Amino acid sequence: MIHLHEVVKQYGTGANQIVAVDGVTLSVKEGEIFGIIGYSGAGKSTLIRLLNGLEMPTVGTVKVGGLEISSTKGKQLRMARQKVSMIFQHFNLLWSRTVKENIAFPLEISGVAKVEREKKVAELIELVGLSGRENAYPSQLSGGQKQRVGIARALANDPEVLLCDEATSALDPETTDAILDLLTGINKRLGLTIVLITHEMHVIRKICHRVAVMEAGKVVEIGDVLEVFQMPKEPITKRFVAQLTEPTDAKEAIEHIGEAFPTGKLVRLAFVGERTEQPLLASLIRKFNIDVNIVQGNISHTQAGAYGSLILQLVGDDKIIEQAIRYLHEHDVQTEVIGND
Ligand SMILES: Nc1ncnc2c1ncn2[C@@H]1O[C@H](COP(=O)(O)OP(=O)(O)OP(=O)(O)O)[C@@H](O)[C@H]1O
Repeated sequence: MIHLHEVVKQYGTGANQIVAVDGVTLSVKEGEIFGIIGYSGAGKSTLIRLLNGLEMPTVGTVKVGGLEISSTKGKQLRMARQKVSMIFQHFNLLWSRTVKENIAFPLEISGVAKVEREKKVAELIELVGLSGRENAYPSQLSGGQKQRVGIARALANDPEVLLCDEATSALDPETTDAILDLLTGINKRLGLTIVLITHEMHVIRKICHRVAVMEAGKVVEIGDVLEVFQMPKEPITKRFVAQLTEPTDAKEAIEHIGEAFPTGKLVRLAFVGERTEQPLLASLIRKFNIDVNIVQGNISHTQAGAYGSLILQLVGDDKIIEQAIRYLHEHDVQTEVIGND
């Protein structure tokens, strides 16, 4: 559905030159929810704006649904933008228009007749869960309701791709989850391709099928969300994954247990899917003559299944600990020794 080939976006010239996107090649499949994560200044906004022609690449090509956006201009580009719509962090609603007038706006622009327009607006209001709020003004709505209006408006012209620019960053955690559930439902129901940018790993975990990690304009890591969670390769990806799998108190717990039990090995286990439900720990203790202390653990759910992370202290004979770690490997559990001797 979307193909970027060696895309560079440069702003300014000479000493003021900034390379915001630096040689990005990636594809997004039809019907996929694709997340782009990175810290502030990584180039995410620039990249997403290249997908609807709000920015044109300095070098490289951007293709969406067979059309080369990067060489399209004028009326053809305006038509293409109807197929690639966008929602924003601060909603960008028209404050003097009601909910239904905001949603009708893109339909008016594309010349849809009044009767048809009203029918479509009513369907969209139902779809995003705003029934009863049709005549409210944006100032009378909560943040979550405003974003629902933004989503309905973005869907008005039946787009093929929905771009989400930090769409939940201004919302509280509960409202964020409700909006992410709405986007997942729309993706399933309408088969819409969704590309979102975020700096929150929670958003990636909850709704994305695949993820690209951006740093200094480059995509440094890309893959299925579950795979990236299980085996992050780049240091920046490890930091993002740790946002979810290792709460801040885990570091303290590791230090504490390290002091209390200076022997043995601290091992981080990462396991996916059915493995999260197997009593592997019980069989580890039964099978090997070692002490096992649980330092920290959690299970997260992604679109592709469950992902578990567990930090253990294994105390006992070195050779037996090595055998125990091998046993975990044989049961498809990723292990990493993170502390002690
Ligand atoms: N129109 C512009 N003119 C000049 N520089 C720009 C412009 N837009 C972005 N940049 C620069 O390009 C780099 C990437 O910015 P971009 O906004 O794409 O990153 P980001 O990952 O989306 O960060 P944020 O979340 O803070 O928006 C930054 O150094 C930024 O200052």
